Amino acid sequence: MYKFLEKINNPEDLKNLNHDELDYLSQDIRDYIIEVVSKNGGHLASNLGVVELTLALHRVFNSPKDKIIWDVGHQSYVHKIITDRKESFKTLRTLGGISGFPKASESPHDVFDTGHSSTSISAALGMAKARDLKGEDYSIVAVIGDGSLGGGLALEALNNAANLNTNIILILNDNEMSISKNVGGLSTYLGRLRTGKIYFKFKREMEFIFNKIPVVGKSLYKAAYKCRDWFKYLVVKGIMFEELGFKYLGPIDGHNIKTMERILSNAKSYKKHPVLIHVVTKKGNGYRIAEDKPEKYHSVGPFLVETGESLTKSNGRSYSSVFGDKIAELAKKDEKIVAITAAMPEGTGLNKFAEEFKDRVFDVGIAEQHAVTFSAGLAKGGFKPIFAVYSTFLQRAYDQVLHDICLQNLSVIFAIDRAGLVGQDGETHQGIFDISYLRSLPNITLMSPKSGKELENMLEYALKLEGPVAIRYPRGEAAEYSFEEKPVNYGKGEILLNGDDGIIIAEGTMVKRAIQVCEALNKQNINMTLVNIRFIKPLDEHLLDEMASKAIPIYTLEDNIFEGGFGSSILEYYSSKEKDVALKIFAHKNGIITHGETSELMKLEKLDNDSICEAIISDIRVRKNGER
Ligand SMILES: Cc1ncc(C[n+]2csc(CCOP(=O)(O)OP(=O)(O)O)c2C)c(N)n1
Ligand SMILES: CC(=O)[C@@H](O)[C@H](O)COP(=O)(O)O
Ligand SMILES: [Mg+2]
Repeated sequence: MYKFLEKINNPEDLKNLNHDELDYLSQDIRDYIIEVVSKNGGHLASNLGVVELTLALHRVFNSPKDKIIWDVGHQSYVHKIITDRKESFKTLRTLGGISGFPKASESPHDVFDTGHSSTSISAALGMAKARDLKGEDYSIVAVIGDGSLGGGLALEALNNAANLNTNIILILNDNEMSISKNVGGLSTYLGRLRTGKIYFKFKREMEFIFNKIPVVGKSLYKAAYKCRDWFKYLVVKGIMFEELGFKYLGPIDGHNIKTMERILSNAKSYKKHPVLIHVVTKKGNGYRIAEDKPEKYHSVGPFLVETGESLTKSNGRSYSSVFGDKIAELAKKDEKIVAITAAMPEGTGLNKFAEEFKDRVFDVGIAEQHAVTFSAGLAKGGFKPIFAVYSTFLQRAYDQVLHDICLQNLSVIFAIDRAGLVGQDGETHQGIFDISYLRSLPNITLMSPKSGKELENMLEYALKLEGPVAIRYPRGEAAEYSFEEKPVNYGKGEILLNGDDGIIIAEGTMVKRAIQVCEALNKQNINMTLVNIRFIKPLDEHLLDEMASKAIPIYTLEDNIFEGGFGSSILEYYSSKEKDVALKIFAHKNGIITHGETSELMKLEKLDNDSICEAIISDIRVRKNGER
């Protein structure tokens, strides 16, 4: 079916094809990616945009001797397909299958693991210096998108590159998009380079100056104009990068393999300083539906190829949309509410707020550190900032949360989406650390809702509190319950079930699971008390004392890492009060959790209903038989 792709197993095979054949191969690769992603889900638009670029790179460079580093790595599918993983690509993002991101454990062609943005230039520079120090000779290429180039880490690396006296080849893949439209001054600058506006402004100014010179002015201008390519390429284009010590080449058409091969080969000749090649591509290229809506097809679940229609069945609203709708509603009543996103307006559900309150939402680009301190500034200025951010990306801004917000007790709300397991994105994206990294910070209040309704109540409540507040909630559909939801009270949990055989204390998303576990245990004549903790910090000490006084085993359930997590905080509390409790923590034991369906991963982690039930039954039986 894929006539040209059939001939390709590794990058060497590419070198036997002529440029017409490469065009057919590009089409095959696009069709194959669309086929697999439409079944498994994944990052579609970015990969369709880099087909020709990836082929050109692998024809000019000799991977794995030459190293290719993919920033974020969500666009590495073409690279995977042509580097020994054509067949296994069908298992993309499934449990035991290949990852959606580069993984050194998968192939020697994946030289640096990525997932979070803006790391590639630093990694490339470090690897280049290591190469130089060892006296080795090969090329190091980093491929970074225009969105990721604006990330602080990338800018720090660009700044450092000039001093290192080494060569890397930086491919700037400019498609004018982050997940949404790219934002910021750098993006505007790239736009001017793409359209030649800087050159034309320069040309107009030269014309004006020369025309002022009497007699010879016109002829001088004509002579200068004849040298326009010289002006264009050496003086004006990419001047910012040139001033930073890079040799700038481009902009070039990132869908023209021949042109790219020429420029890439040229770039190889620079040995002592870094080269930046500005490549212009189209996100979603070749699949009209993704070209028209690249933000929608950036990261997709299974879909129908003919129409692009999503095949994911959803019965209710996601936590992200509950959040987005609620803050849009609250913002109508309170003009001090402002929202911040670090390049994730769609994913976090902020679009609705953005449509209604254009001036009160700030997309700062992929800049989580800046987003946090920017929020601090807004709070200082009397506003009520809500920073909507994925759990995994807030890791970037740990010091800013502490130094700029918590120490100053500023009233900033962190709406922490994708807390807990996220599934198919795998180890770089699981949001399993936030309880551990946040609960130790001074002044912060940390909440975790059991349902969409409780998230709404918590948001409303958080706006009335002084000081930093974080609310963590998971990816996917918001839980709903038939029973009435009680109002939120500061530092107070709630008892949902009463039983005498044991106590489950659960946080957030684990409450629903705990209810199911209690129902299953009930069928075995084991009656549990169930507490929804609501506040991870401060803990409901009164309730915890009451639970300890029952002198029955306590089980804590959380979608977070064991170390320093929620269960750990309860242990700390009981230990500080010298209470002798029998406590077992159900949490992720493993900090590296692979990709797959969340339900499969929960099983692996022994946090699925059956595993929890079994563990509780055997624990209670052992204790009842006096074998404690
Ligand atoms: C630190 C961090 N923040 C946010 C993200 C989410 N994210 C993944 S890809 C992406 C957009 C990247 O844009 P660009 O680099 O231009 O690549 P493109 O998708 O356009 O190919 C974002 C915001 C991330 N991976 N890492
Ligand atoms: C690569 C990346 O970091 C994002 O594209 C992320 O995969 C999006 O995740 P969601 O699909 O959960 O919004
Ligand atoms: Mg981009």
